[in-house]
Amino acid sequence: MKIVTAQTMQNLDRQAIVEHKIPGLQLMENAGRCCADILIANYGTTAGNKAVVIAGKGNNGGDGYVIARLLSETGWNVSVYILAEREQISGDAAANLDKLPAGMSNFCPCEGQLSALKNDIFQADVIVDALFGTGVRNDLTGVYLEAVRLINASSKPVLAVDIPSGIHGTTGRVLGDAVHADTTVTFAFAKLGHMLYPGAEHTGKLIVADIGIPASLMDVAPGYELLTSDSIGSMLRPRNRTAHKGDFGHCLIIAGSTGKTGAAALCANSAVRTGSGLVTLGVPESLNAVLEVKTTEAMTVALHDSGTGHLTSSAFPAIEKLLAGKDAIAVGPGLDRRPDTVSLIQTLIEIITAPLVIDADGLNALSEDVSVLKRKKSESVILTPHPGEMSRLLGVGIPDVEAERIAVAQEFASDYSVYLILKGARTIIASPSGVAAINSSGNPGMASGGMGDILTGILVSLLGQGYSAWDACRIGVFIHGYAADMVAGDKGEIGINATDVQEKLPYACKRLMSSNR
Ligand SMILES: NC(=O)C1=CN([C@@H]2O[C@H](COP(=O)(O)OP(=O)(O)OC[C@H]3O[C@@H](n4cnc5c(N)ncnc54)[C@H](O)[C@@H]3O)[C@@H](O)[C@H]2O)[C@H](O)CC1
Ligand SMILES: [K+]
Repeated sequence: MKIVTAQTMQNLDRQAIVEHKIPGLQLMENAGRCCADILIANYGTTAGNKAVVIAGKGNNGGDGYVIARLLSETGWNVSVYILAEREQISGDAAANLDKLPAGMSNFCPCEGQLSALKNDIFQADVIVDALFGTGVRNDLTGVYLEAVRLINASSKPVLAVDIPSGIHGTTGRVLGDAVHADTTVTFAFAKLGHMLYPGAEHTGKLIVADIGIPASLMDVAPGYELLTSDSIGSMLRPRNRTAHKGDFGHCLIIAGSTGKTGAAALCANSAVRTGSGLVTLGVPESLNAVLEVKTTEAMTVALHDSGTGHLTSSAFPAIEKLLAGKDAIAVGPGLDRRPDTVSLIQTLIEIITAPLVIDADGLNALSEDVSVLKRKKSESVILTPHPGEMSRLLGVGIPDVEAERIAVAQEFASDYSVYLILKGARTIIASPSGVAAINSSGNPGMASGGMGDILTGILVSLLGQGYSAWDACRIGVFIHGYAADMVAGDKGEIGINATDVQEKLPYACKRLMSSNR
């Protein structure tokens, strides 16, 4: 599913009007009709249904006037409150405003003029938010803020036209305050602002309506892939009846240090649970016995650690030998941040040629010298930072990362020619070519230690099975969250752990593949 920025949508509207000679009035009529049809379907056409439409000064308000007219034509009791002066309304919006029956419209452009609206809202069956759409630019103030707070305080059902007012259509940021909608009807494409937090929390049920933008424009519109069960389910390969373990890759994981054997085990076991043919786990020799117990299907290799419990450059020769014959490598989970471990990791990143996943302390080692990535040999390198690790890689604050998640991920991925998975609510995946995808699975139950180690195991397993880095990123990120959603569906979101998710991985793959049969 493609999602677009607010700007792209405004460009599409303009192209439809200018290049394809579709009147803007027609697009607005179609948009308004889609919303009215949904309201009538939800609330019926029985006369007496009361709708309060709150309209802004632009075309989002214009949609609101179309909705008001169509509802009143089916017997609804409709009132319209316009937070602007009449002379501020122009174009298609004005044309639709002038079609409204006399007495339906109330102009209340200033703060303190909303008492009629306040009384009306409490009689309403539904509120239609047609205040701002893709044209909102900065924080709401004055009467707009007052109206948003009235809507949210009303606890009435709210249908947001295009975008909940106060949500930025591209960043999903709340601009001062924003409407909490039960349903949002958007047009042509879902917008990033509907998917990214906190916008996603204001959107409610999202309905994408066709308003007649030509397919030829829609097909070439720039956008981002939203990962969904349909798209991912079709990417998972069924197994041949004659399959054997050699068909599913041998991945090598370099991980673990004293006190962090769990990270190594979780990573190795989730690689097994994702379907690897063989998994080898290279760990400090003094921890090998522990890992032999924590893993069964994965093989372990004891690497020289001079009894310290963490890997240093003395383990390099053995690791170099281990690289031979491996289909994919993962470096990082629980490795430690000591300087001699950091230099080992940096050397490995420079010499590994197989597809490579760098996570956790692998990322911390890169933060010491990110130019190492410029000397990498592998053509398929996946980095999996959470916002904290990303901020250290970039040398900026976490708020700077979170403010522009997509741009940050895309820029780093293309600057260093890597695949970047920026984890968090709505994980972002960026490819070296600048393409980006947004994940739709996962839940707050994943906010606990070990979940990242599971993702690393999934990714290195998929790379080892021969999936391209781009496919491995999208499949891996989605099934990671999807498995966690399955666990949360059984157990709730409090107290679920990485082991639960790891054990659910086969079930997640099975359900995704069967839903795509
Ligand atoms: N043909 C089309 O373009 C169609 C558009 N549709 C609907 O139109 C809106 C986009 O309309 P637009 O006029 O560009 O902007 P808005 O109505 O979202 O905003 C109104 C207006 O408000 C001003 N403004 C922006 N930010 C603020 C602020 N913080 N405080 C006060 N005022 C602000 C600014 O001047 C804006 O122009 C789109 O969402 C659709 O709903 C049709 O649906 C399809 C055809
Ligand atoms: K709106």
